[in-house]
Amino acid sequence: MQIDKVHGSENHFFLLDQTELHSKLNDHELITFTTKITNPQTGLLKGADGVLVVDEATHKDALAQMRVINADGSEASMCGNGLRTVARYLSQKFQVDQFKVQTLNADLQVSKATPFATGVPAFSVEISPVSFDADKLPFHRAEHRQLINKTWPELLPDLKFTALSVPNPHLISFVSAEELASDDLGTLGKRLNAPNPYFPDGVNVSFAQILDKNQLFVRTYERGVGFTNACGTGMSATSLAFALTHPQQGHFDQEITVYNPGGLVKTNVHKIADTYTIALIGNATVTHHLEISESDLHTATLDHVRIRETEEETSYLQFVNHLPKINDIAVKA
Ligand SMILES: N[C@H](CCC[C@H](N)C(=O)O)C(=O)O
Repeated sequence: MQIDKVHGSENHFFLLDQTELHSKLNDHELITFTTKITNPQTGLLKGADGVLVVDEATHKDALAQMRVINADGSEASMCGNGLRTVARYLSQKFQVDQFKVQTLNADLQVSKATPFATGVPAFSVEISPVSFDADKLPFHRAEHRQLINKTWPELLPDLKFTALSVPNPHLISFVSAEELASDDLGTLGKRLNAPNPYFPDGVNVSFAQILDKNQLFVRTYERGVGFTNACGTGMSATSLAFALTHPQQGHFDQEITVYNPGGLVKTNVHKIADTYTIALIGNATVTHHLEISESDLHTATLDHVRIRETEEETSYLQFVNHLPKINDIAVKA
């Protein structure tokens, strides 16, 4: 049985297509396998940020289903960087370039995009549904049903925050380069993903620096993982917050370039009546193919895995090395 190591903007995952198995892993086995293989000490290839699980779709208009298991074993409703890699996997498996993938809360449109560079295939994925409603995130703040560009002194007194779900939960602040590089993001991310009175289910926290018209740098502390090189839903949610709270600089229906420690993605935010949708376009890179027996999958035994590296990381790094140097935020290995 083959599983792949993949990434979107160096947000790394193992991709497991359960439809290829004689017997699927049950949820307990999936969580055990994920927490072991993604851990830099117990796992493979320096670990990863989670496992993407492909299953048969139960909705007729979807080609397949994607589930997202974070490195800590928690399940998320969506993963933007991961969905691009699953879209590529399914596109190659079924020889189709445009289709829908069923996720926990929605069947999302995906399509093959123009490669970002030679050897850097790219896909476009729909990020929705979007909600600003406190109940949907959820977040608790006495006087607020929605939080759009408001101070929240109990979190960080000098910043303004926007909270939205896409549909996983995101808390976003537009900050200076100094603030972006400070310890504040990690401290706040840890605090809101431990038991706290504000975000009972935890939250992905992003700090964004506005570089120019339709240009951002976004750094994210992810729920269930910690710092990652990029968070696709985080960059998408931040792009929408950008257009809403800084309309002179972030524009609807125009391509926004979002740099991150692992590279860059493009986003396009749309408002139709009172509904928002976001397109996330970025690389879908396969760095390794791993051969593991089905029984070893079920028991999370990693001692007999055969690993083959592809040429794609070399191509991706050549692409990233040509990007403008924006700051010294290090890429997480
Ligand atoms: N940690 C996220 C799931 C992964 C999202 C991220 N990797 C992305 O690319 O969107 C959560 O628990 O909501």
